[in-house]
Amino acid sequence: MLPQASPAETSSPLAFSVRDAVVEYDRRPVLRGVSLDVRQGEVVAVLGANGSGKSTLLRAMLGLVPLAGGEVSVRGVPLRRFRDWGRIGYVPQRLSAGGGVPSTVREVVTSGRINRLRRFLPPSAADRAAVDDALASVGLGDRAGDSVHELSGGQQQRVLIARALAGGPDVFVMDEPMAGVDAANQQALARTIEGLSNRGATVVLVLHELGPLEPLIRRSVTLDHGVIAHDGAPPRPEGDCARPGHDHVHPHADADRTPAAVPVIEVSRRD
Ligand SMILES: Nc1ncnc2c1ncn2[C@@H]1O[C@H](COP(=O)(O)OP(=O)(O)OP(=O)(O)O)[C@@H](O)[C@H]1O
Repeated sequence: MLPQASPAETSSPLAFSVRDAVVEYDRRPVLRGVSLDVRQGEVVAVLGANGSGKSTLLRAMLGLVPLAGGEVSVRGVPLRRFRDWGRIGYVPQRLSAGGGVPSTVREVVTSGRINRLRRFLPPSAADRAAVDDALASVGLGDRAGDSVHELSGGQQQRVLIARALAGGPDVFVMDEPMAGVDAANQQALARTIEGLSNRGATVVLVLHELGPLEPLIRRSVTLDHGVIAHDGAPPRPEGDCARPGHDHVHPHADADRTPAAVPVIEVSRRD
């Protein structure tokens, strides 16, 4: 049975409000009038075919691409006036920070605390602890000193997730966080995201399939050529996954959701 939205979720304040958003690239509309409310504490999967506009929607929600029409508010504040970016953790699709400049895994993850670091001072013990926790939660505790450019694509993806975790935000916007990540680390990431959700975080994430996050996802939004084709309960598993007694590689809803091995990442509640 699909999990039902709790009453708290339906009445909690808005994390994002998107109204009739239009985004164009070279005058070609890519988002064509998208409206979407995401409440604090919700976990929302954004689904859709390649090129349907999923990344563009996330980027529009964060003001990373200009709107040709419509408006976006973050936590009730119009995007142009929103300043509280320390509360938002963004995981882009690919590592671009650093470019050709050699950066260690620890440096990239520490940059996620940019809003908390004391200016001109080295990271505090609390900063280092947050970075260590974030690295441990993505299984990269032993790679802290390595150059990010030596890592595989999936490992770089986990660095980006750790960077978002390290800042201790309470809203996460993740663009295909599972892409290129192997099955074991997908499971670990799913438990981390579940832990964030259990502590009240809002999570909006692009997925190609629900995979190990399936038990957590109550709502999915499917884009089709830049419009919302579905907003509601996620698609039910089909094919092999629908078979009774099928050989799942992901945890069921009734599985233990808080394995001791998953470090606790603090989600600040500042309401
Ligand atoms: N910076 C850009 N300049 C021009 N066109 C772009 C740009 N970014 C995206 N597009 C185009 O906009 C459309 C939507 O792209 P977007 O990346 O949002 O889709 P997506 O659903 O996230 O796709 P995917 O699943 O492949 O990541 C695509 O046709 C893409 O080629």
